[in-house]
Amino acid sequence: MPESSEPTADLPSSVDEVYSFLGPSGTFTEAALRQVPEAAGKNWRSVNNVGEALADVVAGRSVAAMIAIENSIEGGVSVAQDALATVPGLRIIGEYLVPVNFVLVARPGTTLADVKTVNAHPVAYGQCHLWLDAHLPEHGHLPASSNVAAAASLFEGSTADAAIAPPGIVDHHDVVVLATEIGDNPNAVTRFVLVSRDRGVPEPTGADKTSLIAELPDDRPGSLLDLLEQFSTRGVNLSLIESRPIGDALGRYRFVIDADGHIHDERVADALLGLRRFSPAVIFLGSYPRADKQKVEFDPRYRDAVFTEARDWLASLTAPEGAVPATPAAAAAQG
Ligand SMILES: O=C(O)C(=O)C[C@]1(C(=O)O)C=C[C@@H](O)C=C1
Repeated sequence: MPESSEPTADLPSSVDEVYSFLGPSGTFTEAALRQVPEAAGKNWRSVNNVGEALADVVAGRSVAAMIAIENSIEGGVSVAQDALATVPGLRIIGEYLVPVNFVLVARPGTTLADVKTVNAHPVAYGQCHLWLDAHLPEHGHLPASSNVAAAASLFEGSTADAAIAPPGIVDHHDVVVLATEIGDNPNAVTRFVLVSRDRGVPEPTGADKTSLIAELPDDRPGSLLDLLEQFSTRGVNLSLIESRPIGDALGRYRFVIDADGHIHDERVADALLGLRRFSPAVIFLGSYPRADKQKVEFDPRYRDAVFTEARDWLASLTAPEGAVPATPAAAAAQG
């Protein structure tokens, strides 16, 4: 954490000064927040779960919250996806990647043979199955609110014998490290998003992403294909599409979508219009720069000018005779 940033329970006078994150200090979520230049030197509010972080934003206790949204092994963080689908008024304003790997820690004096129960955040636990199955095949799992909280609880009366934690945990707690690199994949990455109530979108950079949640109109063959066509017919690539249960009945799903491009790109805006006409519920979660800064590639047939010329052409078809054509396409249409 930057020297000037302090996790705090006391609210300072200006909400613009407060950023909420899953704590306590030392979590990967805190490492993600450290990548936000605007958060440096501000007050960082350590919270216990994603719901609390987003409630801070909604209630105006903080200007933004950092939440984990996807892990390269575990997939989408369902609690975060569901919260974004149901809490109104939230916007994603930034994306951040953090490489994650884990150690198994315990109270001093503990050996691997003593470990019967492992305390771990569910998403971290899900990334360590191979090691746990091989080395602690009979262990039980005690869920924790975060990886650092899992380690801290060992000294707060937890019934667990060990905890899965980030390697940096040794700087925060007097633990012994029983095993290192226990994650299923040494290249695992967690994707985080910064969420605010700000309705303005960050300016397009050419390397942007647009996040959406949409429901299908009815349960009939081809409905999902219709949804996908809204994007494919405008040359918009999807980097993520995941289904989550709506929760009101078996078999009812909403789709969490990340599309390449920005709402200010004509092809993305047009896809959104198509989606809106087709879907009974569309949530626009924001357009923001991609963490990997990879420029969005698309077929030139879908560049902005093609859409604006088509619109001008349409307008020109019924424009009064002698009206000045707005574009070459409109002029051509007038003959
Ligand atoms: O930020 C942390 O350290 C956490 O404990 C949370 C969290 C998550 O919510 O996904 C973050 C990254 C890891 O992939 C596992 C757990």
